[in-house]
Amino acid sequence: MGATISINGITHHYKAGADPVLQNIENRIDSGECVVLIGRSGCGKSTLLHLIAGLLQPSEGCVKINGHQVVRPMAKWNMMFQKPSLYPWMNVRQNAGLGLEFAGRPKAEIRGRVDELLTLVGLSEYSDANVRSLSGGQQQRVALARSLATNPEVLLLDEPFSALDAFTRASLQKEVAAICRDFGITLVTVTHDIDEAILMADRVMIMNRNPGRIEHEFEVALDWPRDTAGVDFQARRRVLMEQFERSENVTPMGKPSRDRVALRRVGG
Ligand SMILES: Nc1ncnc2c1ncn2[C@@H]1O[C@H](COP(=O)(O)OP(=O)(O)OP(=O)(O)O)[C@@H](O)[C@H]1O
Repeated sequence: MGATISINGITHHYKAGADPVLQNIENRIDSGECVVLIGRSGCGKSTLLHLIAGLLQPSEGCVKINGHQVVRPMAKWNMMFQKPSLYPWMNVRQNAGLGLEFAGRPKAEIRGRVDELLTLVGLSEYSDANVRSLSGGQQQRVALARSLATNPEVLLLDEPFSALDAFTRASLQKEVAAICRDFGITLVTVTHDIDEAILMADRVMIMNRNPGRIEHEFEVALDWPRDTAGVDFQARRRVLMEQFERSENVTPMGKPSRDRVALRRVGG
């Protein structure tokens, strides 16, 4: 089951008196929705993700998940980073079961759940391997299994695939989005990759900087699975690129605009 995220009037300064990194962000992400954040470097995407994860507290406003104010990180809302941060002295199974171990779950339960998840992420043959012997993509799959083990309601991904080769990246983008849809997990992903945004998102938020804000958003409205070479996919890609480029020339404003109608028209 997923969870609803409400972002209520968030403004954030890293230093008192400095210009805000994020200003007056207001949004709602529905349970089970997949949202992708894109925007130029430094517009505050990671900061917003850290605020949702409870790794940072906003200077003003608050984030609520299922109506509960986020004041610290929780296993129910799990964050994955570009580097999978695995423990090199542990094998795949031990790394994947770490969250359950911390939660004090019984050994037999951990073993069963980890076996299930390693199969889901395609690593069942590697359960006894040391994580140092795995490729970058396989290590990211271990991190994914570890994140899923605690049945998260929300998965927050900060450019998790950017260090991977194109082939591995493409399969993980599809698989993670499909897993989240199957389990109804709410997914928020930060990326610089326009194709990744259209491949994974129900809704894309385009952020702008100085101060960081959501400038524009649109619903992708494409069926699953998505084909990057398809005509509709390419049409949406063009619209997103245009919006992205246009957002650079926009002066700060209040409410983001939505582009569902325009996309529908382009897609026929
Ligand atoms: N810990 C910090 N202390 C002070 N300033 C910070 C800190 N972290 C980020 N910033 C500043 O906040 C702004 C937004 O940074 P953030 O990393 O959220 O942007 P981003 O959109 O994720 O960037 P990128 O796409 O390059 O990863 C930047 O100007 C950055 O320098």
